[in-house]
Amino acid sequence: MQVVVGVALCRAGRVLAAHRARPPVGWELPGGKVEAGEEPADAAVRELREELGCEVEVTGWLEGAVALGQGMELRVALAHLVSGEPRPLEHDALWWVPTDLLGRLDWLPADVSFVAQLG
Ligand SMILES: Nc1nc2c([nH]c(=O)n2[C@H]2C[C@H](O)[C@@H](COP(=O)(O)OP(=O)(O)OP(=O)(O)O)O2)c(=O)[nH]1
Repeated sequence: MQVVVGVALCRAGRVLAAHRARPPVGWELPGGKVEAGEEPADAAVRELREELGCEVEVTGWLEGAVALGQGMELRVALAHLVSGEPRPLEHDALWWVPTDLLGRLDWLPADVSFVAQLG
């Protein structure tokens, strides 16, 4: 099974949502595929460095894993910012969403059960 890690990057009561510029288009938790031999938490740190140009630390994981089809499943890490300010290097928008507004976004379907755990 190919694991995809999404990252719920949290700061001051907000979570960073990223809008995908390429299909599937929608709001997601930034992240990507875990590489062979890589720990999921290391993949989370690497993907955010590549996609957002910042350094993060993983502090835990949300409950569950959601099948994405095509042999992939999504898991979601909790993280905070260590250095740098996220920039949309691969997305078309970023938004620090207050936790009480998370339900208003048009999340990718696989993300909904994870976003519901944030609050
Ligand atoms: N990163 C991320 N991907 C998600 C989320 N929800 C969701 O359904 N996906 C899907 C979209 C993609 O089909 C897949 C992740 O692939 P990706 O293309 O972002 O990963 P990547 O950067 O490692 O991939 P690539 O360079 O090999 O194409 O998972 C999410 O919250 N975060």
